Amino acid sequence: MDFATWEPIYERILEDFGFDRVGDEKAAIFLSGMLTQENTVSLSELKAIISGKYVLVCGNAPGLRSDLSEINLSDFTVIAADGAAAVLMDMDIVPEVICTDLDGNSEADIEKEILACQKGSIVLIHAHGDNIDKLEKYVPRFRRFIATTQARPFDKVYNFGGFSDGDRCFFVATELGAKKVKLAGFDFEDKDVNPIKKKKLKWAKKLIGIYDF
Ligand SMILES: Nc1ncnc2c1ncn2[C@@H]1O[C@H](COP(=O)(O)OP(=O)(O)OP(=O)(O)O)[C@@H](O)[C@H]1O
Ligand SMILES: Nc1nc2c(c(=O)[nH]1)N=C(CO)CN2
Ligand SMILES: [Mg+2]
Repeated sequence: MDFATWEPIYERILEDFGFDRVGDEKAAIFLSGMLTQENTVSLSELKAIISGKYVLVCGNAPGLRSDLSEINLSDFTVIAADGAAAVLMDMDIVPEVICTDLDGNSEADIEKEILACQKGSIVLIHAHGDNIDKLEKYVPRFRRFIATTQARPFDKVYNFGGFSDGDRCFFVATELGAKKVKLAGFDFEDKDVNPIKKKKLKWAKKLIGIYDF
């Protein structure tokens, strides 16, 4: 989604959560400053594993494992949303791509993302106004990554559209030309989540619904 289309949606999301755009912009600049020639994954490398492929986007709903048991993973490029990467790693599955803002459910989850990166996952690290501390602490431990923002993209900081980790995975797949996108581990109506997560899931449902899949 180009930024002109995304921007009014982004403004509505900021308003709904009471988040601050300036904070997001500062975080994006901070993350951009951590990119080097050695640690930057190119867009063409990411595109090569998504374009024209069947893509499975994994969210971290409680049903993820059960959904995966019914899917032949070798048919898909697997993209994991933050905490879902840890679930996959625990099943000895290294996702091809991970979208994370590094605020997964525990430090152990982040360690599993770092391990996945060492084993070849392309990690899209997302900067926003509430994760600068996490960026500072963990980004140096990722061998290679792609930087993303929800604000205006610049230089090598990309915005494919989407807000929370799960819907950003979906937008990455769609924007980079996946042949078809399937979801696993998504329960938008989950009652066992806190109010903020509930709101994020409401937006995720709406954002993913923009595309007909
Ligand atoms: N019922 C659900 N509970 C949690 N996550 C879900 C659910 N259904 C779908 N998801 C998707 O899984 C993604 C990863 O969830 P997880 O809770 O592991 O990470 P998170 O880092 O806390 O998420 P976020 O930072 O996006 O709020 C979410 O961004 C969401 O889009
Ligand atoms: N400013 C801000 N932006 C976000 C946040 C957050 O907590 N604050 N959480 C996200 C992932 O769910 C996505 N974007
Ligand atoms: Mg997260």
